[in-house]
Amino acid sequence: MVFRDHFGAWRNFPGPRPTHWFWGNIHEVMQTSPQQCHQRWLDKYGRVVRVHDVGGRAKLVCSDPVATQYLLLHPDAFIKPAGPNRILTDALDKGLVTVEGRAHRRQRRVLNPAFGWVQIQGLAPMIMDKVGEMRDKFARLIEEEMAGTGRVGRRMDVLHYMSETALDIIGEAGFGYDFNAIGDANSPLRNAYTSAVQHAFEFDATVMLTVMDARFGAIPTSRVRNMHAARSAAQVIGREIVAEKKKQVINYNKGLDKESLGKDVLSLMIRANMDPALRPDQRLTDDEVVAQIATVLFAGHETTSTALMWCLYHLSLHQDMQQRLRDELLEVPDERPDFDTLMNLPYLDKVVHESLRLESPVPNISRVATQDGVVPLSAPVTGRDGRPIEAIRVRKGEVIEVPLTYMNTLAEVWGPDAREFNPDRRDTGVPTQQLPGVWGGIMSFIGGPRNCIGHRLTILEMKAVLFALLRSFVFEQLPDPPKIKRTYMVIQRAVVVGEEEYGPQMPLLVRPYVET
Ligand code: HEM
Repeated sequence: MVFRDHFGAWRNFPGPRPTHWFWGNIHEVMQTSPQQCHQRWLDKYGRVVRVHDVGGRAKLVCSDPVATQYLLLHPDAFIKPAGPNRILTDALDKGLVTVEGRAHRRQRRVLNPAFGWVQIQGLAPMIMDKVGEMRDKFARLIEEEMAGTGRVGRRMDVLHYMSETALDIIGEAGFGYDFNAIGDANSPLRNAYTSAVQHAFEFDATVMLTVMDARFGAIPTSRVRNMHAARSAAQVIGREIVAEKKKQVINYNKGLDKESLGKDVLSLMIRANMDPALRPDQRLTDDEVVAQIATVLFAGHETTSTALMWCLYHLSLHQDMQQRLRDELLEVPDERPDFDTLMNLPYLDKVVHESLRLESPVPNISRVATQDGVVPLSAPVTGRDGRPIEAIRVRKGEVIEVPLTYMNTLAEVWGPDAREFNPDRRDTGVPTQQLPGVWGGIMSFIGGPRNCIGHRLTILEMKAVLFALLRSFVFEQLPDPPKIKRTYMVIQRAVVVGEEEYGPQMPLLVRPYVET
């Protein structure tokens, strides 16, 4: 298997030599980050490059907008690679993130109505309450630190606090469940779910073998057994939540209780699933409904907290922009603005967009061809032999990776300063080309029928958190700023160089804002 593709597939596409006989170029990715590797490879070799995956298999990294759009618009011809999907299915079960084909279409149809703007708007009051709790917690912690010490603020790992906030919001928004992470509560669902995901990505011999070939996932190592046990524990709690919600929906539909029905995704989804207009074969089974709980937690928790972490990081590096944003937010007379007010603040919108563009929490996605075919390119790329390659010929089983962050930072689309944080950039005539992303012309939520269903919730959540925190606090670099390194495990987060053993973190100095 190791050299199966080495001399075959796509050999005329330019690209780097493998840096390891077994890990191929993934060795480099593990030592740095996908974002850095994509920049190195694609800046040097062009829009489409051939690299070596684990086991020596060739794969393409493709930043061509037309080719990418083609992949995203043909989700049956280009599906998620079986190995990583097997690992996720083992941890989360068969929810929207992991299913393919007809099952995906069926699930998406039932879930879609719960994620529209109208439904997200209904969650705004709950989100404002949660971000208010977080603001009060920040105030308490900072006051404690400053009391009698003469300190001006507190060193805070903003990733940790954004993670608590995002968990509480996704619990309430997703299934009306209060994790109370901000209140430091212990929750059995949180423990079971966290344990399932941690075991899923624990580094043992079988995890990389499973990435290569999904069949290795069947080996019952202790990682796999622990993951299954944690998943079962999460499912037991999930079934109780679903049973309770079902009761509420039935009572609501019978007109017995119009008050208790939640505005959360799960309640709306269960209602949509009971719609008499749906044929039996279009409905989700109870197990599929339960699977959406872990799915929404997985897809909507670390992604959003990571996005907020990067946003606060960039604002800490650009105090002028942070103050400009604060000035805009302080002009709002209400501590708890409504949805429309929040969504219509122009500089807040620019900052959120710019931050999601520059620091896509999910830096890349991959797709594998289910059949032979031809993927069009916006323009030919030059092959190793100097001849133009007009289109990508794919064979069943071949993998193409889409470098989302790289596409978000293409100079020809976003201007010469595309790799810098500049919230005003869209006032300067960019983007010059449309990328196939579902939101804001960026790739962070991808596009096509498998676009991120939670993108609207994310935008609202980010705006609400920034609103609450920036009106009260200043986020600065620490006096002796630690060196930040990007780290990757599905999501791109930050670690402090020399403190890698503590895992992802983003320490900043947070001090109270005093108007001068
Ligand atoms: C900054 C925040 C977020 C980012 C960057 C993000 C990014 C993404 C990306 C890139 C995908 C496509 C993955 C692939 O197909 O390979 C995706 C899918 C998905 N996301 Fe998000 N996401 C975010 C927040 C959320 C939230 C808050 C939720 C849920 C409430 C959510 C739920 C989902 C689901 C269910 C899918 C699968 C959709 C499908 O396949 O039909 N995401 N997300």
